Amino acid sequence: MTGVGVLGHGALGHAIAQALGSGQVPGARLVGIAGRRLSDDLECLARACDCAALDAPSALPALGARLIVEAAGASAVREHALPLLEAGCDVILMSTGALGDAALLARLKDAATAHGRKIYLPSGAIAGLDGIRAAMEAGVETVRITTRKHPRALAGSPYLDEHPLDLAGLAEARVIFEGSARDAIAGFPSNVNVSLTLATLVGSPDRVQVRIIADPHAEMTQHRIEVTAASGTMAIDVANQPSPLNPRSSWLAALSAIAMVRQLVAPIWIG
Ligand SMILES: NC(=O)C1=CN([C@@H]2O[C@H](COP(=O)(O)OP(=O)(O)OC[C@H]3O[C@@H](n4cnc5c(N)ncnc54)[C@H](OP(=O)(O)O)[C@@H]3O)[C@@H](O)[C@H]2O)C=CC1
Ligand SMILES: O=C([O-])CC(=O)C(=O)O
Repeated sequence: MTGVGVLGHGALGHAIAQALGSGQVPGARLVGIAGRRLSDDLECLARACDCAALDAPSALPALGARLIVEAAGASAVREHALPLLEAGCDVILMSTGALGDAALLARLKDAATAHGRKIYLPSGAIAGLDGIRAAMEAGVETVRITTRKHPRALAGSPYLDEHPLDLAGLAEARVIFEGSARDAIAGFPSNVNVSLTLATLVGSPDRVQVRIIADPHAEMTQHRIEVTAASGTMAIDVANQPSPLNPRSSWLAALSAIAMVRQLVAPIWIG
């Protein structure tokens, strides 16, 4: 039985903790959920999941966690991923935007190597990373992701402070950003982690081009990934139900973390 801890109890953390706490993944045992502070919401979730509620993840290893699922934000990755690796835990990271910081990524990889641990990046709200990984063996030339979300999922993004736009008044779909994954994650830190997952796979946030479309008619969040490679081309389209708790995040992202835990504890690896 692998002890698992969850960091974050928002939209993704809730769904991941509930799945693990209810025994949906045989072989994985949820030992605790950590937030920034204890709250009624966190304690209620932990009670429902029959595990500990914590105000920091540092106590998770002592509770028996060997695998931590981070679903808390880039600041949590910066603060907690390194000490958790050093404490002997493998980490699944959802807030992959943090990895746009090359120095942080290098420190995390060094710590994982030194302590014999692994850092896992789930496919999150997209698909097709297996195919892109295979294509990279012969060389990937271009990677582009187009993300289409309802304006309510994009409101409040830092990019809009400097490029004001009446999102609520949009009548038609509009391209609101085009640029590198590096610039995209700085401007939309809660919306395009997927572009940094792609960038981490292909080696640099400057190698992934991002286009963001605000679409008042979009009921689903859509991501289209286009790749040109020596081996051929790929076009991957995903249309996701937004999480009922947070319209910025796709439900599929939480499911990808649960599926990754299942894959890690299973005796067979597919894909
Ligand atoms: N890789 C992917 O494909 C995807 C990644 N994401 C990313 O996953 C993460 C989780 O998403 P989601 O659940 O929707 O976000 P939410 O905003 O719904 O929840 C975030 C949770 O993390 C907690 N938190 C924030 N900072 C810290 C910290 N430093 N230490 C501990 N807990 C912290 C928050 O607590 P509090 O209530 O105290 O603020 C809250 O409980 C986000 O970074 C999001 O951008 C989302 C979708 C797809
Ligand atoms: O959930 C999504 O569709 C994508 C997302 O928010 C992210 O990558 O940060």
